[in-house]
Parts: sequence; structure tokens; C-alpha cells
Amino acid sequence: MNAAAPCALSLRDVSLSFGAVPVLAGLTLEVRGAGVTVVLGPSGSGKTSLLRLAAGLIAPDLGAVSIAGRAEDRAADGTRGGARVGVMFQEARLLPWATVRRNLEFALLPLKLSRAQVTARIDTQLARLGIADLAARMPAQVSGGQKQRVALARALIVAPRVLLMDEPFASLDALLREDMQDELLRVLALQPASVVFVTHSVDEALYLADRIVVLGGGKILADVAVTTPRPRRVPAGEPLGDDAALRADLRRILRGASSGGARAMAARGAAP
Ligand SMILES: Nc1ncnc2c1ncn2[C@@H]1O[C@H](COP(=O)(O)OP(=O)(O)OP(=O)(O)O)[C@@H](O)[C@H]1O
Repeated sequence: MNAAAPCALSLRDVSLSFGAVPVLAGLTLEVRGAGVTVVLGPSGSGKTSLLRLAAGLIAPDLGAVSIAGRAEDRAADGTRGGARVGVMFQEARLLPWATVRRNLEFALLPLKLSRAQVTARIDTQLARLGIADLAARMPAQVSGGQKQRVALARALIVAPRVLLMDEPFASLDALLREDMQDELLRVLALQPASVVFVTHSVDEALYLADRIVVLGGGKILADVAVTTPRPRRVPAGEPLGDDAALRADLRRILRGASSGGARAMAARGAAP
């Protein structure tokens, strides 16, 4: 994390419960600069809740949440920012009654662009994701993988400073999932953003992350930088080279050994 970069996302002493169910307990997390921060945790550890807090969809019981989305932000083409947070979920959540192009147009509405700017932005984004030929199709006429590409295009088209992604590739088959992971990294090289990416897959975390934050028991159990050079893909089944030890640690901590796992990570030099 670049400590000098402006804060993209900040959760400070955040607590959240649903009725009697405590989910987050005094959690503090800061994300700065461009790069992929993966939030990793077992089912029910509060990953989605953390993302929904970040997106402003729910409010914490205690603590403060702030996210870059300020009106004074300007996109690369000089237009005003408006909603400068992109969100992507496990399901594409496209408007079923609108073409792919119209779906992207709706995402751009808050930016109050001219018609020419809207057209140019959509054409650029569709081309960047290799789906220009889908522009006139309805969501029901595109495949699951294509839908997620459209959803990624829709999230990126506002040139977000922060991109929140909740298991966006979890419903895809293994090969398509790998393609989308590569696609995400490729597009981020063209349009950098602070990405907060939720997953429960250790392999996905190690492939994508610049930083991995492990959630458990309502808190952050481990916070590690992943510095392995990209590309990190290896043939299926083989350990991830330099990351093999980290991978083993992450698996241990996720297996519910929040006590032993956290200590192992700390012993390895991970920031608590
Ligand atoms: N709207 C809600 N009302 C009541 N309880 C909720 C609500 N949303 C989440 N929870 C509960 O909060 C806890 C954390 O849920 P959350 O979805 O954030 O976890 P998660 O780590 O994303 O899980 P998963 O990996 O299974 O998606 C769970 O016990 C869940 O049942």
C-alpha cells in the first residue's frame, strides 16, 4: 500500500450486528492508492457486509466509513466525477429490459456527460473488454461470462477511483474464471483503481492481490502484502512458487484456526 496516496477507503473502529448476530467488531481498515486489496475470509465472516458498508448500502452501528467519491474528482477526459465508486457483484445484475449499451448509459447518468462523451466512453469500454459486438444485445442474449464482462464494463465506465467487487467471478466455470481474473488485471493496467475484491478462494487471492486482508471473528486476523511478480499463473495443482508458504498459512487461518493461523501469519512478518 502506498502510504502517501490519498485514502480510497477507510473503515475506522467499525462495528456491525444484525440483531443479535455480531458481524464486525471494532474493525479498522485503510486502503490507499491503486492496486488490488483482497478481503479473504470463510463463509459468514462478514466480507459482503464489509463491502456493503464501503458502498454505503448499509451503515455501521459504530465507527466511521469513508470512500472516495467526491464530486471534485475528475476523470481522465476532464469530465466531473460524480459517482466515482464502481461496484460488481457475483451476479451481473444487468437491467433485463435494456440493451448492453443502455445498461452502460444508465451507469453514466450521474456524470451528466454530453451524448458524444457517452458514446465515446461506451465504445472505448466495450472495446477494451472485447465485447463491442454485444452492444445491441439484450442481457438474455449473452452468456454468463459475457454478462460478467458487461458488468465489469459497467463498473469501470465511471472511471472509478474505488472498485468494490464481491466474488464477481465465483459463478463462472474454472477456465472462464481464470480468463476474467486476467481480464481484470489487464484492464486495471489501463485504468488504475483501488480495488477491494472479496473472495473465499485462497488461489484467487494469491493470483490477484497486492494485499490480502483476512477477516475472521469480526476483525482483521492478518494483513499481508503479496509482492510476487505477475503473471502468477502456474499449471493446475502446482504450488504457487514463492507464495507456497503464504498459501499454506492462509489456508490454515481460513480453516477456522483463527488463533493458530493468525499467530503463524504474524510470525511470518505479516502486519496484524
Ligand atoms: N441483512 C442481513 N440480515 C441478517 N443477517 C445478515 C444480513 N446480512 C448478513 N447477515 C449475517 O451476517 C453474517 C455475515 O454475512 P456476510 O454475508 O457479510 O458474510 P460473508 O463473509 O460475505 O459470507 P459468504 O462468503 O458466505 O458470502 C452472517 O452470519 C450472515 O448470516
